[in-house]
Amino acid sequence: MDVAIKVADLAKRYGDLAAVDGVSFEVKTGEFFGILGPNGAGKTTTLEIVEGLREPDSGEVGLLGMRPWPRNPELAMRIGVQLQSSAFFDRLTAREQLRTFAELYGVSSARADEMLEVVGLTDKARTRIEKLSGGQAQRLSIACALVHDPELVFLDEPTAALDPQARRNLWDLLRRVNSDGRTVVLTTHHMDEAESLCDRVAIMDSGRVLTIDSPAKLVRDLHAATHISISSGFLTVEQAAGVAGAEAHVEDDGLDLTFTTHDPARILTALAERSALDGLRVRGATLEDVFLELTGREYRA
Ligand SMILES: Nc1ncnc2c1ncn2[C@@H]1O[C@H](COP(=O)(O)OP(=O)(O)OP(=O)(O)O)[C@@H](O)[C@H]1O
Repeated sequence: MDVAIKVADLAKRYGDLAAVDGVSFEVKTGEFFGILGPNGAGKTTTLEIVEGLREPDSGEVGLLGMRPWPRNPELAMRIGVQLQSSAFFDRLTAREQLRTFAELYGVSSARADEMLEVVGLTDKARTRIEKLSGGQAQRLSIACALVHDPELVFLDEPTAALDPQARRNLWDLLRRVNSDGRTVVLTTHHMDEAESLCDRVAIMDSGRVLTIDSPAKLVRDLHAATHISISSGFLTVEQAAGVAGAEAHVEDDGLDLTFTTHDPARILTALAERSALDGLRVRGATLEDVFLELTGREYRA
């Protein structure tokens, strides 16, 4: 597979602060790649350097085989950068906004209207920007980033400040953007977003990349225990301990009886044999557990 982005040993300081501190990664063509980390981790600074909006102090960036800095007009036609909705032009409707972007790229207004349809905003075509909901404004900014049909698109916290339903809708849109064959690079501080969307994620903290892999592989490599809960009252703790055997840990908080185990299949089979599956919940490790393992501290977005 081709490499769309190659970043080697990138560094950027703001005074005493190493905002980006030796970051390296590669993004493959067609990949959905996430840069994940808490506030201040250095995600936006990294992304802006890769996009060619910011000059690094040191390190190398190859973007579609070219250098993004100093500004490279050839790249501008091939990449899409999602701007914050605050970067919209004042007092224009959604359609005018998108047609203006289209014109800047030398793209037809028919294509702009088609993009409005793709992001589900045709019925808001005549609505002024300031009247759009947060989710609608985010979708419009994605349409603006895609209007010239770039092969690679950058999204910085695309679902920030959206309610859960609007986030899910946007996820569906982003999956389509990627399955159309585009490379997508997104930053997020939402673990679930990275887990749900990304083929691979780079987990960043304090300007550094801690690890890079697919979310599933990162979680699997933890070899973390699985938590199996059933409603309290169906088994006593003694009976549960009998089911669990020596390997698992049992706890009853009056609401749930929870087994912590590395052998979930055996516990689930034993519970099924005793018809003790009421209120069953099974929780495996998540990327939050990966972060905890890597940094020794709880993840706080
Ligand atoms: N222009 C700037 N001048 C000084 N410090 C900056 C500047 N831009 C960012 N920083 C600092 O660099 C660090 C990394 O910021 P950055 O925005 O890249 O992080 P982030 O992971 O994107 O965080 P967030 O999710 O909050 O945007 C932060 O401590 C931030 O305060």
